[in-house]
Amino acid sequence: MATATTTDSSAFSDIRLGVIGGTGLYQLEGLEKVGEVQPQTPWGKPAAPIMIFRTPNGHRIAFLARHGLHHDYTPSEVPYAANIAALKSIGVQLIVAFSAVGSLQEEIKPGDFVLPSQIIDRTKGKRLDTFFGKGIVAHASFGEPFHKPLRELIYAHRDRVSSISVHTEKLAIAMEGLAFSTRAESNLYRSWGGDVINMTCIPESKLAREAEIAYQLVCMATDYDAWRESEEPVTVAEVMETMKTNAINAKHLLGSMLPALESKLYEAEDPQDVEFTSDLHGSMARSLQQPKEHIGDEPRQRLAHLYPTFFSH
Ligand SMILES: CSC[C@H]1O[C@H](OP(=O)(O)O)[C@H](O)[C@@H]1O
Ligand SMILES: Nc1ncnc2[nH]cnc12
Repeated sequence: MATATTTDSSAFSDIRLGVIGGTGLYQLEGLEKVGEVQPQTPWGKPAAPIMIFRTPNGHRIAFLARHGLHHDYTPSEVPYAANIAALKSIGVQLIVAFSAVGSLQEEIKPGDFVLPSQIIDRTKGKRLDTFFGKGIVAHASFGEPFHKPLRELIYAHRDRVSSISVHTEKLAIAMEGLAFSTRAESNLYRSWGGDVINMTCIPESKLAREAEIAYQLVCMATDYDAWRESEEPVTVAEVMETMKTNAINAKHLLGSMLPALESKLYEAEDPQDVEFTSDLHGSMARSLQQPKEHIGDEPRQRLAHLYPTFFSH
């Protein structure tokens, strides 16, 4: 059962845009909060109540703190599947996900923002990274792990944070943690062409793809990880210090692109008619490996939570 609080009865209708905040970004400031909800999903409850905000244009958008409001979950423990399923269940079609990352390249300075286009997965199989299995098999297309039109839209609004550089089309390494990388690992990732490193973009991006949600990670560089011989390896104190200004820039970037995102997402009366995310609509039905008639009741009910019409025709 969902736990919901609201001061506005229409707070939960027509929410299409979702924002995920990571380390150092636990709320959205400057917008009017109209309610919150923490829906139960077949994968449990999300890490925190999803906060619903009304934009100046009158649309409702959702915000979720990935690790919980007080950073309660480690990157390995974050309930990623519940987070994504809960956002999907309230109507979210597109997610802008913020993440604090280490820089693996000299030209990406702490404070810079990075829009990756690719990921190398160095997580260690500890995390649930699919909604499928247990009687239902589907292989999502993940060659392009992020949503290119969304990435281009975000990049087009980089002028609002002109005091920093915004880098695009970069390679993110997703590591397991909890400890940061050794110098040798950091150098290995550099030799692979890695540009930034974090601990959360797998499985979050993969689950968003399975949920047919357009997803782009906005990385905020906080440190130079461990590869630079001239510097001490990264510490949490360094990350949190840089995040103070990064959080302000995140707010500016989001504020500047919000009207463009709203016009892409909210102009169509029927959410199913949103052109910007139409490449994803129905993509998992096409990724199904089995004939539908061989799928049992439990997986049907579980997946109906994500795709309400999947089994109805
Ligand atoms: C405290 S630094 C390591 C931590 O920061 C990043 O979190 P998030 O991606 O949620 O912003 C990184 O992925 C690690 O979880
Ligand atoms: N150096 C680093 N490694 C992994 N995740 C990070 N998040 C911020 N800095 C990081």
